[in-house]
Amino acid sequence: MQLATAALLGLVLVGAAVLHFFKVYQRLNDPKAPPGPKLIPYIGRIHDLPIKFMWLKFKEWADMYGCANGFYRTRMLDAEFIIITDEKVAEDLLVKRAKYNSDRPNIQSLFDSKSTNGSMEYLPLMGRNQYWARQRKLTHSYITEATNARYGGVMYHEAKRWMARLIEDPDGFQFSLEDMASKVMCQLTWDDPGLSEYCTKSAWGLLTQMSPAGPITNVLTPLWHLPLFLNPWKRAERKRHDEQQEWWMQRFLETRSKMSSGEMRPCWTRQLLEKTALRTSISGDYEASSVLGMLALVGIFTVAGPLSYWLVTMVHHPEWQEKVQREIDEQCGGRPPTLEDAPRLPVLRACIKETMRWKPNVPTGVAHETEADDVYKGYFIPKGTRLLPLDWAFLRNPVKYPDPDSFRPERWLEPGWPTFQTPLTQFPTIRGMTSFGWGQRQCLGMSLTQDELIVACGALAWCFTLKPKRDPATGETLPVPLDKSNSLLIIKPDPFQMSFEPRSEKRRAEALRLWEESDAEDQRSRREFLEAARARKGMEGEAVPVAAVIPTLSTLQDTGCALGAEKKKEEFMIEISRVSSNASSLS
Ligand code: HEM
Repeated sequence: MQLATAALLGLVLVGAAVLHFFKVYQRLNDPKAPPGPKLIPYIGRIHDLPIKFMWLKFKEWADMYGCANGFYRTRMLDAEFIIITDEKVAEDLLVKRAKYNSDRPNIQSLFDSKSTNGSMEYLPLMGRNQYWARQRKLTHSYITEATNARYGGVMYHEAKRWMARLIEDPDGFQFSLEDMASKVMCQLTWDDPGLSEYCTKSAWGLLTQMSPAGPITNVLTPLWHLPLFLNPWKRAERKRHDEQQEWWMQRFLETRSKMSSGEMRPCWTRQLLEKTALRTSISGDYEASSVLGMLALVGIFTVAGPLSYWLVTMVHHPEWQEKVQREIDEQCGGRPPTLEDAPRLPVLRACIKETMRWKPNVPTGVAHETEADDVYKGYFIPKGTRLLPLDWAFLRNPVKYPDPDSFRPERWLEPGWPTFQTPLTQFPTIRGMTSFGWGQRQCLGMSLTQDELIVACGALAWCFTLKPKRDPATGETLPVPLDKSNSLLIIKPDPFQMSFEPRSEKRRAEALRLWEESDAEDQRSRREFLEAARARKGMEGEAVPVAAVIPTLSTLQDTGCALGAEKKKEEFMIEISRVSSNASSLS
């Protein structure tokens, strides 16, 4: 080929590419599309959306493009986003049009995150499918029953343990705080607070894996498709996933085994095996162990987040800390608050709610995905669009929340503020806050969160004055930063130091005594339960009937999980034989 011909061909190709780029640019930035930052072909806005503090950039765009409509559009690679910045729009799209706006987007770095192929593992991430429907129903009923039963006293017990740990090891507060939240969930799920450390680690693994700020494959999604030998992300995820599932299954089988000898106290897993198994549509042990394992996990960092921010807030606002302490001293007769006291503690509830507004721990919100084309306010929203209710924008709305960047609990307590509501025995409540999401996917843990925060924040205020810490070497006050956190989907403040000063020697001694008493009572009740079970067995040779949740054939055919349908099927076959032999040995 002559040089001139080659040059001409090159020029034509470059020209065609430029033309194509220009056409795509025009199509993407169609003036009839919802407003938003200009989109670049193939990458959208991935180049200037930071992974760290993503919600701040989303808010910046909200102020530029979202004011008129309460939403704007953007794009990351091939994923189309509507960022919702106004509560009314969230109500329209996510509640009134929930029927086709309640699916979830795929999370690339998890195998079958939506359970489209039947993995049935992560309820909050599932698409709007049969597994989601039945697991949501079951989870809702278990949490509601536990709430009505005041969690069997678990929260009081764990709050007392936490106070004692804070007295003995105040510098380990970040660990003991998360451990407290984890112990509550492990106790409710498997009646075993000793599982908390592993459970927290496991929750952290999943949280990291599912967050945009986690593995790079969540943002540069094509990398996920590299062959396994070139793909460290997929290999790491397979290991994490398999370990987590195995651990969930072990907990489940252990519970069943203890039940067979009558040695299992009440908990959600026993409840499922004992009662619900006979009338639930949960397909088998694999699904049962997953729904329970996920339930234990989801209540750890969600609750630990606001609790951590409570510490930060109280250190920065000693005037409100004093008000909370005074209220508790006046209303609770010298003891830490219980849930029965809650109606008489509006200042405590206002400070909790304002902490969650001021420092939300899911600031980006959780995306829904549309299942049908739609037109809203004259704009076309195609099927498959991700609808992101930007909680940071809702909670910084200056009309609803005047002086939005300041911590102002009085906005919940005094007439004249737009958010003031009566009766104060009931309001403020965190139930129904935008932070818990919308419509059919709204959070199932609102009451549990509210109750745990009342008990734990109340116990803290009863026992300690929270203060900044002084550097022992220089005597200088150590900073407690307000704006340093990670950027995962559920955030928490970066490590910091602070001081937990018992309010008096008497309070300190009383807190230790309360824990000793509660611990002794817990041990006594566990011992007596075991002794009674063993005596019953010795006397009667009794075997307690335990329902086996046996996977059905249709479930097996359903389980073409991305991990490999064959592997999954093999696991189920092993499980079936194990379950069948367990069941027959009991009958
Ligand atoms: C401050 C604490 C919490 C916050 C801010 C929070 C926030 C959220 C959000 C934003 C969603 C998604 C809602 C949507 O898609 O519209 C969600 C879903 C969910 N939450 Fe929470 N949550 C918290 C605590 C809890 C707790 C303690 C539990 C359980 C013990 C829990 C269980 C769930 C479940 C099961 C879902 C999935 C619902 C579904 O997909 O249908 N959450 N939560």
